[in-house]
Amino acid sequence: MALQASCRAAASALSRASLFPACRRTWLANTTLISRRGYAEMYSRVKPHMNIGTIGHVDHGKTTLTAAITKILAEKGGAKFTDYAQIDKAPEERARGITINSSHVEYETDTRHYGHIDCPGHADYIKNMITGAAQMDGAIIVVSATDGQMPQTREHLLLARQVGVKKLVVFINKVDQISDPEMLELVDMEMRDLLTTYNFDGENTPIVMGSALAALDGRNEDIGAKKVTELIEACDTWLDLPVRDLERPFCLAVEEILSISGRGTVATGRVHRGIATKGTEVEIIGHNNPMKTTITGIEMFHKELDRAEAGDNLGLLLRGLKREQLSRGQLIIAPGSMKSVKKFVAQVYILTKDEGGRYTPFMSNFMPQIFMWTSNITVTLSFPPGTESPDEKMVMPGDNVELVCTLQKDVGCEVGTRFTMREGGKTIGTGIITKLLEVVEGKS
Ligand SMILES: Nc1nc2c(ncn2[C@@H]2O[C@H](COP(=O)(O)OP(=O)(O)OP(=O)(O)O)[C@@H](O)[C@H]2O)c(=O)[nH]1
Ligand SMILES: [Mg+2]
Repeated sequence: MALQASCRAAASALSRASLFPACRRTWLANTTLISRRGYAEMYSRVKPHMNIGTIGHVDHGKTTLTAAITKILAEKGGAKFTDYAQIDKAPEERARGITINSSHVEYETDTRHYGHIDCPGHADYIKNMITGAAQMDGAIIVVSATDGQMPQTREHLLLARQVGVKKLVVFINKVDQISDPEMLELVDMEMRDLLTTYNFDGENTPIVMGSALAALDGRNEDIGAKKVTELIEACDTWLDLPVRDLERPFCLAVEEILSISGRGTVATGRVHRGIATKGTEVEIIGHNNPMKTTITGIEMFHKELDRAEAGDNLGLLLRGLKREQLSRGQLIIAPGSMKSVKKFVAQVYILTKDEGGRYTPFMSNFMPQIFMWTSNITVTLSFPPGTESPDEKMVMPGDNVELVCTLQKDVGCEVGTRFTMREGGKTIGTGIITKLLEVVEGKS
């Protein structure tokens, strides 16, 4: 009996600790997503998940295309048809205190499960991209054949690049309104040039020409349904699946430091990504105090674990370190996987007063606090070189702006790391790092 019980305990511990990871988590994530939408029973297959969305200029057909995609895939049993009105009646989302109007739909192709985001307006796209309210691993840029590329086509492309979208597909929409094929060729060429300008692969990016409205209305199959199907296939083959958090290098942001007599120093915090086990060598970066050490124990809820992985809140026992050597806000990382940085360029969205932000504009040399990981650091803001009359330039609430951020002390981060900006206890902005300017070299 005792033996049986201990075997059961061991088996269940094993399934929690080591068998639980990757596949089972993805499966859980997929099923929860699906069952929320109420058609879980139909789909039991596990497919890799990817977040995408429609971006592009106002009125070019993003919402119509989103509805058309769900319609075409619904016919194949891979989606629940979500009509235009349902998508545009976007539910309100709360993301770090900022209200973002966006609508999520989901669908499955033969090989993938997609989460798809469509926002009702330009300002919401901008906020969404900067805050990462719905992270996009890839995107569909919609451009109307009647207008060609427009200011927001360019702005969304630039932002997609800044926030780390590496590949996208293009849908040239409203071709039902164009009779001159040369006109379409021109839009195609211009889009390829524009993609190249923003460091996307302009030459090889798939460009599909069609009519989202025809597909939605079920007419003109050649420019309607067929083209939407082609677009979905282009997403499946061209857009790369994101690297899952578990596969990325280990990173834990230090929250608290404890001294446990007889055992040593424990740093607690959340594992943002990756996996570490007992014996894993790690680097500690930030606060001008880089160090190398080894994990000698992992604990969660007073129980010992044999591995730490993305999503866990736990404590790491660290070899040979004293409590005073560590501080909140440092990162414990896989050696060499990130640098500590004192100065960077960021794309920042400044909240309006209705979003709880400032009432008044600010100018260069403004000094709010930056919250990144578990760090809270004073920052001096300035404009990037090349800005016209930087001493007179003002940043208004509601602006989307590129800023140079000089931190009072260095912190571990990289291009793509997100942060919030606070002043007097309220959030006034949210940003994403786009370029590192001053990296602190390790002493060790
Ligand atoms: N003729 C034609 N009209 C289209 C097509 N696709 C969309 N439209 C129309 O273009 C208008 C704008 O379409 P939406 O899908 O709302 O555009 P959007 O990009 O979502 O617009 P915002 O969310 O406001 O930025 C609507 O009146 C659509 O019916 C198409 O293929 N052909
Ligand atoms: Mg829309």
